[in-house]
Amino acid sequence: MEKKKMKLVLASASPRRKELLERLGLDFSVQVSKVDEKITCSSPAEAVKELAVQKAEAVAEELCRRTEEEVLVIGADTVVVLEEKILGKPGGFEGACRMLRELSGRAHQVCTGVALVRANEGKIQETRCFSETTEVHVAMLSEKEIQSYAATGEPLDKAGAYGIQGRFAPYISGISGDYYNVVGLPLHALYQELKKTGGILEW
Ligand SMILES: Cc1cn([C@H]2C[C@H](O)[C@@H](COP(=O)(O)OP(=O)(O)OP(=O)(O)O)O2)c(=O)[nH]c1=O
Repeated sequence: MEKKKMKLVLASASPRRKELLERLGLDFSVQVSKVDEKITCSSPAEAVKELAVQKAEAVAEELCRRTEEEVLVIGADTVVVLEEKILGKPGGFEGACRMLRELSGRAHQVCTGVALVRANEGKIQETRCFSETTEVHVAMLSEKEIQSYAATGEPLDKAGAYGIQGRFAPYISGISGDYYNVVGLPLHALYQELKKTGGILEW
């Protein structure tokens, strides 16, 4: 019997997430969700899962109305957690400097929630989600280092106002956990989840 193929869709505007998913060697398309993100959960791990589900379900609902094919939609959300306080995107130069001052010389967690939503025959059939946490240690930063990094513009679209994969790399003194989770997608955990989904991985 011929194996049924599922269409894989990444519900994300993040160029990093697209690059990371490409590393699994899968065919997929990208569709950005227009959802109004709302957090009702207080714990960071629950909040990121909630947001990931909102993004993936919004895209899945739209797609399954338009196509006969079975789809699997992946959504994700990343936050930085500093002593239980959630840091999202900084919203400007001053906000970025404030966040970087808070992160300087300390360890924090980066938490990414991932949702996998399967849909066909015009409706969502199954939603699964999980979260992954990585600990990141940031070296002591001088005010000059903070301001010149913030001025690169790199912090603006990133949770916690930094990108481990970019110009902030020299200030990372250590990490514990999945590096790719910090960039926006926990690749190993996602691969394990995809293996449980028939019709996606061919190997
Ligand atoms: C901490 C950290 C975050 N980030 C990024 C990952 C995410 O793209 C972003 C957090 O914002 P998110 O809201 O998780 O994602 P997004 O708005 O970029 O994309 P979408 O919601 O459409 O999927 O911060 C890095 O690229 N490097 C880092 O070191």
